[in-house]
Amino acid sequence: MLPSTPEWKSLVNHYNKNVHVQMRDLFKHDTERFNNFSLSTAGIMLDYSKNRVTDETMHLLMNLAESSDLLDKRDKMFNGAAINTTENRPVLHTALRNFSNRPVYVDGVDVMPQIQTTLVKLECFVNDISLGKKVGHTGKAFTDVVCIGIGGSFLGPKIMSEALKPYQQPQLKVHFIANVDGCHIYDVLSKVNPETTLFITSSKTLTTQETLRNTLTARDWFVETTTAEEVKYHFACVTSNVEAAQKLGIEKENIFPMWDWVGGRYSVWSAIGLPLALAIGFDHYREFLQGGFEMDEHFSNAPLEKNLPIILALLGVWYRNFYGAQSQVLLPYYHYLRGLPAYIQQLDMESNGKSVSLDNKPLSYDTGPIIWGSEGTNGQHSFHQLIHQSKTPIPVDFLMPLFPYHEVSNHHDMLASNCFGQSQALMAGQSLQEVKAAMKKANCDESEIQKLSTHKVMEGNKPSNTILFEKLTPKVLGSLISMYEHKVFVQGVIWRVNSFDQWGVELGKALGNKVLKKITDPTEILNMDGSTNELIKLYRNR
Ligand SMILES: O=P(O)(O)OC[C@H]1O[C@H](O)[C@H](O)[C@@H](O)[C@@H]1O
Repeated sequence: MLPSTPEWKSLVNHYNKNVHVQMRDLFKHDTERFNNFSLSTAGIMLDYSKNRVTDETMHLLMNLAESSDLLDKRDKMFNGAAINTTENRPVLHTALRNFSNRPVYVDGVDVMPQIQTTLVKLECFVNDISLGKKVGHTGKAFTDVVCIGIGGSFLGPKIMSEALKPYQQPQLKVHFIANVDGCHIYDVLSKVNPETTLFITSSKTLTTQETLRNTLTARDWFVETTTAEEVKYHFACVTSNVEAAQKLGIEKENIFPMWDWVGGRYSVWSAIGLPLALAIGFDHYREFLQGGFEMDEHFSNAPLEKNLPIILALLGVWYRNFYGAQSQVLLPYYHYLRGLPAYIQQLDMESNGKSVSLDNKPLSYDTGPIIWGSEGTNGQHSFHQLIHQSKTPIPVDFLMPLFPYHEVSNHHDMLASNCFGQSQALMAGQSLQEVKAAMKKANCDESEIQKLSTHKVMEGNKPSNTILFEKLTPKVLGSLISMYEHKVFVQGVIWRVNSFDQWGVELGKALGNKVLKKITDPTEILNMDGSTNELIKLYRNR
């Protein structure tokens, strides 16, 4: 098991010896610390100097990575080996953004030609809609796109479109419906006109309850004012289950394929990205893919100690397994990137929230952390209190563009100063002595100093990464997402879990379906647990 490996034990010893080391002192003794613990690649700069690490820590963490056969496993992923062992599938989201001209084989067949054919089909579809060549049944250009899908078939297109708002095409409004909660579809449908609306159902499996229900409701709503004949002009589908899409009455030319070797949470790079391509235009969508590819090349070729995703992953393991950090907070200091924590939540928590190893053994150590967060500076006025002063260690990723797209003066300087100020406060803290001195300087009287000084102490020594980029272009966003994907991959390798399945979501779905039967059919016997039976009764009698 992992904890009994010499590499892990060395890290335990190192942790015990250095647990009291203060980052403040590390900075004091090494004026080059920023240069030594930062790197730039693919348009992204990572400053990881505000972490509780020394050269030795990084060296020991790299040893851990090497001893996990990381490099071999990385190459296996890129080369199409069936590394998703529980589903016996390769994991090839990287092939979807492979601009290298290198073939990628699955069972002896190069998958690149089918990827390229689908990209061309997507490009034509997107351009035809943008240029008003593909129109609704009355000949009017589409003004709205309603995208129906959930999980990976929703978060990627929605959050990436939001993040790239400055690139959005003004003539087309893209809306998203994920939840089966009728409020969601009601809200969206009340804003659009069936004559000029295109519906896209996105579902890898096309068996997802919420997506099927929403698609049928949208279709009924559409047919109310048109006829079933008109559906073919207004409905498209992205799926690996082409047959089921045809059964839904969707025209073959409006069906975009994907493959079972693309995981849902990695699928924004596939035709699932269609809503994003419609929102920002195909050329920008291609730049997004290129950004992903640039990070892939870095991840594949850079040495361990200069490898951005590997460094991020190892820092995460360091805090998760040695400091007992239960969560990781993401703080984008950029309003348009506010959805990032929700996106990384699915990516990270669905990938590494596991407790069984690849060789089917229960794990004795923690794996994926809880991912949470929201945009800065908003969090500073609510939950940052706990990050600064509670006993719980919460490593932070700060993210910020150096330049905004707007020209509103003064705002970006203030945003940046808050971002840097927060990481500084977390790192340096404020000792009792410093608090007292500051209070004296501010002419506080002795009793006030006695009463308040301990409350104002900031322990400091709280770790953070700062991730900066010039502007959040489609390319940089692609690199950023690819960076987090590889971070999660590396951690999964170290923790020896399958990062590409998600068996844990199945039981809830199955039970939800059983409950639905009992809720809708009063003759069904209530033979579940006491609580669920009573809840169903209450619902039936409402
Ligand atoms: O794309 P679909 O097949 O509709 O799946 C949508 C989502 O549902 C599942 O429950 C999985 O947990 C997700 O990984 C997936 O992205």
